[in-house]
Amino acid sequence: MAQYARGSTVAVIRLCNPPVNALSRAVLQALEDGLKKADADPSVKAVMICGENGKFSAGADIRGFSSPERSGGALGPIVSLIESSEKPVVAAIEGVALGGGLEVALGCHYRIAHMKARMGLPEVTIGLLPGAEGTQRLPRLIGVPAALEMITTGKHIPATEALKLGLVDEIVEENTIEAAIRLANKVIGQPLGPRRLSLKPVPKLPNMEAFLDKALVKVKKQAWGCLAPELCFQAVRAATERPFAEGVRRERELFQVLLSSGQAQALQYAFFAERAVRRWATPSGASWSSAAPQPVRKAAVIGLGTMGRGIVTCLVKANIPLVALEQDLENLNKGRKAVMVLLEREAMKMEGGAQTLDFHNPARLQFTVDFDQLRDVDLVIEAVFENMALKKEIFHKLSKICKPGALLCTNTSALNIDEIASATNHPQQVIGTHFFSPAHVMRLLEIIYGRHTSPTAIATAMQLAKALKKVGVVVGNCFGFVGNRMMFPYIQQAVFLLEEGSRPEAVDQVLEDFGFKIGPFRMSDLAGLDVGWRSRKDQGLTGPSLPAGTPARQRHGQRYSPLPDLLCEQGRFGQKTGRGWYQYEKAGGRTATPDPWLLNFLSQYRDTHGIKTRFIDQEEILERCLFSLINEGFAILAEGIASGPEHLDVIYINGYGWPKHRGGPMFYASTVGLPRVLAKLQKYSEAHPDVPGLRPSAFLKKLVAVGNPPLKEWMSYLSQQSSKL
Ligand SMILES: CCCCCCCCCCCCC/C=C/C(=O)SCCNC(=O)CCNC(=O)[C@H](O)C(C)(C)COP(=O)(O)OP(=O)(O)OC[C@H]1O[C@@H](n2cnc3c(N)ncnc32)[C@H](O)[C@@H]1OP(=O)(O)O
Repeated sequence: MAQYARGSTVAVIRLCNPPVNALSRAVLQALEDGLKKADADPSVKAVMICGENGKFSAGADIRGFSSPERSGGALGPIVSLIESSEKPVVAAIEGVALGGGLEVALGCHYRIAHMKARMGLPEVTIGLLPGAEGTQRLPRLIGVPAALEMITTGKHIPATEALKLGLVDEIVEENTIEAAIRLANKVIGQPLGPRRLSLKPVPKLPNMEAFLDKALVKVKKQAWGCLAPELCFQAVRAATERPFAEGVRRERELFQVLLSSGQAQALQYAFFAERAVRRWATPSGASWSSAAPQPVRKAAVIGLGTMGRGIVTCLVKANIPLVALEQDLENLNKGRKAVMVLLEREAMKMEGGAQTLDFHNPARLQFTVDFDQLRDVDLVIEAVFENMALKKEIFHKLSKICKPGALLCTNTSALNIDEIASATNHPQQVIGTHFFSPAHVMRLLEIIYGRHTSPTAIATAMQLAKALKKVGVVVGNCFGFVGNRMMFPYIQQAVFLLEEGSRPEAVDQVLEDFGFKIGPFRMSDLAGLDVGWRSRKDQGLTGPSLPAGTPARQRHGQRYSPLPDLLCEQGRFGQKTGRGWYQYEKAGGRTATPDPWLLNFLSQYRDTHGIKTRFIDQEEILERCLFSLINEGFAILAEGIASGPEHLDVIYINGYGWPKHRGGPMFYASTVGLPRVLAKLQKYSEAHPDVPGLRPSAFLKKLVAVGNPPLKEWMSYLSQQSSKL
């Protein structure tokens, strides 16, 4: 709701809907009532609108968009009501003014903001556009280029930038409310016409058409299949071409298109899923509500390879004092140089911002080869390469050297956390922290608890994720954890499709058209084919430990494709060697082009193994890759490795390039319909009975049998039925 209070001349309307004063139906009604009350009271000469608890408003209540009585519709007329008031209305912006919150402020005649406030129109990030006349008022206030940038990217801008753009009239360091009341008193009686944005023309550009055409190309390029940025653009273009009222009509039409699009629903689901995973729980009953994190005053990173360098960079950016350790001076110096390059780059990006990076001070970032320097750290992140024996040796050492309460994290993408923990005297303090490369860029942190990991350790790792500005997702211990375990069947299907007749570029194209930034073969080339090869050799699937006489295309009675191994045997490791599934301009090159050698190689391979080449259509490519990945997701949920489908979706969106506007793999499955996913898996499984990844999981079958319930109910069926699965 909103509280109304009357001072001697200025009426105060305070938006109240904790925690972020989202504009629910009740808030909007109270705002409208307050405005009408102020208008009717002759002793009120001006109005000030602010938000409770130091936050103006985070915009429309996002949950309202998916409720049967959608709440957004009433906001535009209220913004108009504010603007048409005959008494000056001042917005006092503290904390955030986002989306509908900023649109309310744009209806006000004056805007005053606190230094630390942030403003933005982030509707595009939840699949919408600023549908309360914001696409028409903002360009009139700050010009088309700046408005377009804010509306099509959704970025939040600090008050200082808002002042430069002319979005606010004044910024203050002290009490914003008092300053706003002073301003309101000062402007009483001044003409309001020039302050009404709907009456202003959109500032002209000498080359508006050319500017807009160029901007549209950029918007489309960045949108990557997402509808909202382009429709945001169209709404702003309408502001440049039509009078205000007609622009508003166009904005409403476009808003309706987005509101009813599946993309908006997917993006709003993703917004809440990211917040839901913060409330972690484990099958043993530990949870966020009862576990408290321990403070991390000093940390250490072991290993300064690619991952270690990125992790050091994240910790320095989070302002955590740090010891970086390597095994010898040569590697230490190499690592230190690379870390410094990364940190210099980060410092440049932050230049002019409020924060600076303090990385030349040895008290904050120390490089060493001496394990003894780790005695006083609160947390260690081991980031050496994926070798169990090496990791165990390091953890054994850590267990002796580190202080008793120190949290011992291992950065691994697949190895068994319990086995690593078995090398220490404190297995309750051992936890997996799976960073994604480049670690200082990627938002995901998969946090893996082992059999003995304490709730405090999980809470501390989650707190660390927050400090590093990452999305932490707590999952159980199994080979590949959640992300990579779901990735295995996806990659496997992609390779099987090549065996059967497809080409890398055809498979990649289908998945890139779906919305992945990069298809499976381009991704494998980027990551390096040798990584998987080493792992398969360690598992005895290929290489010298493979028993003589093992059939080339079978392992443990299941279908196996030796194609990736054969490529590695030819020295084709991907981008790093200039050849992989594609060819590149040089070793380390980035431009993938189809390689005639590979086509020839595939054709010979099929001849050797008696495989009849067939045409594989786009539907089959998409379904076999995605449904096998989703199928593994259902198995993961049934085993209790993740506590809900949101966890899997957040992992895929933030760590694996899954298109956010499709909401994550499990959300996508719910939109396709579980009966269809099941029927297709059954069909493909019958055609490929030796591929376990295509055999529908018991949990998926169960959900279809109980009538395809909505995603948020899935887990309830699991707890009732798990004994039967
Ligand atoms: C048929 C009818 C239609 C008619 C159509 C015709 C006309 C159409 C007119 C429609 C007009 C509508 C136009 C307006 C649209 C909007 O305003 S959309 C919303 C835009 N705002 C946002 O996207 C902001 C989202 N929030 C954030 O970015 C962050 O939450 C924050 C505000 C920056 C705060 O961050 P932080 O401090 O990290 O806290 P969080 O954990 O993220 O959030 C705290 C809790 O608050 C919940 N929450 C946040 N914002 C909203 C919101 N806008 N609505 C609902 N809930 C919100 C968040 O989920 C957290 O809660 P928990 O999940 O319970 O933890």
